[in-house]
Amino acid sequence: MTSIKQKQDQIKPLRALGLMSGTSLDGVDAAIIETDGETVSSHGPVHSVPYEPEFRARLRDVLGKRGAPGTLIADFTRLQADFVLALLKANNMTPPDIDLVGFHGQTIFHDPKNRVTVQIGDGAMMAELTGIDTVAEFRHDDVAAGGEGAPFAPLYHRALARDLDGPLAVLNLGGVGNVTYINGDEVLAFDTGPANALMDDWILTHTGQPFDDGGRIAASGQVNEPVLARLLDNPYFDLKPPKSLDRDEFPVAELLSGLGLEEGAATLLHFTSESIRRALRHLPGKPNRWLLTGGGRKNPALVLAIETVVGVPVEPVEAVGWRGDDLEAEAFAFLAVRSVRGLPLSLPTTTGVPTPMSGGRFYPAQSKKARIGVS
Ligand SMILES: Nc1ncnc2c1ncn2[C@@H]1O[C@H](COP(=O)(O)OP(=O)(O)OP(=O)(O)O)[C@@H](O)[C@H]1O
Ligand SMILES: CC(=O)N[C@H]1[C@@H]2OC[C@@H](O2)[C@@H](O)[C@@H]1O[C@H](C)C(=O)O
Repeated sequence: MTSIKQKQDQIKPLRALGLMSGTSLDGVDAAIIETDGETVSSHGPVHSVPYEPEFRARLRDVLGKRGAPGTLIADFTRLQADFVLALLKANNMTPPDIDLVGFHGQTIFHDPKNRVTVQIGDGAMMAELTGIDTVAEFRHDDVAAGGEGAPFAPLYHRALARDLDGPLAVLNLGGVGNVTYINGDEVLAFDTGPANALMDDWILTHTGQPFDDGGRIAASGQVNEPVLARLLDNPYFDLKPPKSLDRDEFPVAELLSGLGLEEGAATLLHFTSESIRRALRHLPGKPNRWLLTGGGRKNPALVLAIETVVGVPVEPVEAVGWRGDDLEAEAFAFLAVRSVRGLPLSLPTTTGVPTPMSGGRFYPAQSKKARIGVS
């Protein structure tokens, strides 16, 4: 039987620090929140650091592979652990001030059909280097049970949207795009298609810059309609959700070859917005509000194209007081707390997992057994 003491413990908020390194490979984001895994009682410090180009290139080298060299996993984990310690120091905090780290790691390979998803990062090493209990491998159990293993932020979106009128859509424009439809307790989510990753790759190859700042290059180009039509001729868009994508699931190189810088950028930008048009038919209702999160919300050309597609004004999540640069890091702090509390991280309507499913692997801080090289 559960004692009153245990019940009180169960509802006591924990202070958790989430770490996210997303598919755009732009860098790492950290956020501290206090939560009981159901609601968020406070939003604490946040910080982001971009990866050095050399480090980003090392990550890029292992994209699409099922594993990574132990040295890279150790360097990646150390970099994020140092980042945690620096964030704490900058805010006059020490490791005992944090109950839990939610360490997402870096997705390098995602193939849920074959029940494989690989996020590099060593949870035990994180716990040891920071001295903080750590939850990692969030997506593993979901995929093993036949779920898509993504998206995982939707339950966090629903928790934040508790007091907002629905139906509403939260659209994350990261490397890949994903939408969460929320109407009261109802939540449906899936990856929509590409968001920034293909555009980023195009801009990097042609200009050496990491992304199209403000969407200016795309805005100065003309869409190549025949190429756009071929890009959109992809069975993914007709698939019923739940569904998820690997970063580089759309083979675009051949179709784009021969296009100029601006024309290619404009065509890819509209590939993203048109993929959202194709997502609309999979939503259970018409959202009366679209909230944009992720780096793509800072691209006015993309925002305009999306607004045209969805037919209602779109707003950045900041319009409702959320932190768009930190939402995913916050989500993995929230999910870490849900994990230790045994609450579901995913649902049949978010990842297609057969029943609501908890997950994540817990690494206690006392563990001195670093598992360098094991993802
Ligand atoms: N000022 C800007 N102008 C245009 N694009 C921008 C701007 N700022 C950020 N971006 C885009 O946002 C991307 C980063 O987005 P974000 O940090 O949400 O990605 P992520 O978290 O890595 O992705 P995912 O959600 O797929 O895991 C950049 O790579 C860039 O394409
Ligand atoms: C396998 C994986 O890492 N997927 C990411 C990726 O980036 C965006 C989209 O594809 C989403 O499905 C997911 O990330 C967010 C944080 C999520 O799980 O909600």
